[in-house]
Amino acid sequence: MSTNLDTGEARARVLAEALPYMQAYENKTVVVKYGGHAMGDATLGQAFARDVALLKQSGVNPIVVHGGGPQIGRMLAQMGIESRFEGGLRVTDEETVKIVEMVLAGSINKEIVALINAEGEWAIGLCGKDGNMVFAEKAHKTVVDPDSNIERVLDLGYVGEPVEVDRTLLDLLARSEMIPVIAPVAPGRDGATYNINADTFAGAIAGALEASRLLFLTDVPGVLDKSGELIKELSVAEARGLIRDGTISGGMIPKVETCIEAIERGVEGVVILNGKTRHSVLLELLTEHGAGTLIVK
Ligand SMILES: Nc1ncnc2c1ncn2[C@@H]1O[C@H](COP(=O)(O)OP(=O)(O)O)[C@@H](O)[C@H]1O
Ligand SMILES: CC(=O)N[C@@H](CCC(=O)OP(=O)(O)O)C(=O)O
Repeated sequence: MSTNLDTGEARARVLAEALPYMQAYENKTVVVKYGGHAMGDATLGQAFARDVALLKQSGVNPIVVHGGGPQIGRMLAQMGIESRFEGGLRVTDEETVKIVEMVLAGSINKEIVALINAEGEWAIGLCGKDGNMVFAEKAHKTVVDPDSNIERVLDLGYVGEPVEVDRTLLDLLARSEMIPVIAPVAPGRDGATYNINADTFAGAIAGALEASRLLFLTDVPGVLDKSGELIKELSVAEARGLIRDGTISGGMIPKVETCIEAIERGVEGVVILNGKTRHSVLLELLTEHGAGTLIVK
């Protein structure tokens, strides 16, 4: 399938080729996690919005969950605050969580909404607070010191784990013209606001909805093997093996672990793919060979 979807004629041709695949996803929920690294430039953002709009127009129920780690980092730097991460999560104090909410639920969320609306659709920007959608609890993470082998409890401040997802609002929106665009910020029952890793948040939403597909848009083509080649399909057991033998490392570990959890909660398949490839969402869903790594039970 050509990736040129930017003229009416090309789009009509591509859509005709993609019809059988589209029918397979009709009325199905597809959660797309749009990572901060995948956001790139204006044309990439527009291509992403066009893909999401085309899914909705084809009868699919797309839900966007976005990140924005690099953008939060830039805003904090402008304010003279240094970003600090432990175990891949941003240490988030009271001042930082306000900035995280401002950047994620404010500027990035509304930019994505505007991009999708510019494609003729109706996007609605939300976070976990809206419609009591997600409640979080303070994350309790530990790390093992490699030198002493002693386990240390991390205090990450206002970093949360989603513990309750109420699908009422999302079910309502699925029956409407609206496309939900959700920022990974949620309240706690303790009244605090929590910053949640966007992969974790997307996994929780997809799990609660038992989505057909959960797509993670990142900055690599998918899960790569030891020689750097793309692995097209992995079972949960094979993915665990690649983490154990060190093939999967760094930020890919929590991502693949989130994929495994989502599958265990009832998501049919999870795909890790390159958000920097134009129209990667449509290429994944609407072509025979897909675009990234599909992880299935
Ligand atoms: N086997 C692997 N295949 C692909 N990427 C890997 C692998 N092992 C580690 N990585 C790293 O994981 C990164 C993706 O994770 P991360 O940076 O957390 O993504 P994002 O910020 O988009 O959520 C890649 O850029 C790559 O450096
Ligand atoms: C707790 C935690 O680390 N939260 C993340 C939320 C944004 C995110 O996950 O964005 P990406 O998907 O672009 O990385 C953060 O503050 O950066």
